[in-house]
Amino acid sequence: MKKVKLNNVVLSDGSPKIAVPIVATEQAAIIEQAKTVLAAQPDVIEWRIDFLAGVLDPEKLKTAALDLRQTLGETPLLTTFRTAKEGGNLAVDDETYFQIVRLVVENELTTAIDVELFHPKEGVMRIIKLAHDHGIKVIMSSHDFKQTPTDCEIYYRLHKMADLGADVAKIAVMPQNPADVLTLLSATHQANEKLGLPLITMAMGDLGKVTRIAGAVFGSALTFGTVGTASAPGQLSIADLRQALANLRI
Ligand SMILES: O=C1C[C@@](O)(C(=O)O)C[C@@H](O)[C@@H]1O
Repeated sequence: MKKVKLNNVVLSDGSPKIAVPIVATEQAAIIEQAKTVLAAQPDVIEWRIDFLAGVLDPEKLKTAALDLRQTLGETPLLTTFRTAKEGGNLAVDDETYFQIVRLVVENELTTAIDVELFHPKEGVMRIIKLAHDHGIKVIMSSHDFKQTPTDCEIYYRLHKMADLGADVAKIAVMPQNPADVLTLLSATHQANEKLGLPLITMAMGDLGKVTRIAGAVFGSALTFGTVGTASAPGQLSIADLRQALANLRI
């Protein structure tokens, strides 16, 4: 299993890591939220830039990013632009999506960058190379907010991310019944046995909460928890997550 380091945080070292999202819309509020989140000592902080008002203005994005990085110090930053069709806040075309992600990468504004799998392959490959040239880790992602794909399809997507050169492969699905939760966990287990890179997987909503707590048993290296506002349905507070992980001794 490849170990992936985000600053001093090692993914897949046997203990699950916790990431907390920042979803504020203005720079001042983002910094405030960052300070509150930092006090809870998560392993990773995710900045959901699709929530930033004026994110399409490069100067606005750069200024906020520099301010946030300074606030975070050594805490690893995962920067994510989640498009509307994957459950995010803003609908943009592929070109705009790549422009935003490129800006973050070229200016080295982050420790890791989220790259959605479902964009044109050429562009995805170019971004991955660019990120690696700048020493930035790539967490590739796929989100299904309506349903849970088959275990073959989940495995296929994770495999494709690995093939494209992702450092970490991530998938979030929406379960409709308990069998869907098992499907996500089973595909995670298979991928963890075979793919050799850290995985982040979860089923969303109330039904999926068990995967946010026990995902590590099946091979998920990181779980998303909240300090304040959630960025996806079913996220637990960081305090509840810590307690649950401690009870499971994972
Ligand atoms: O990819 C993910 C996972 C997530 O969707 C979740 O379900 O916890 C939350 C998002 O903020 C993050 O980018």
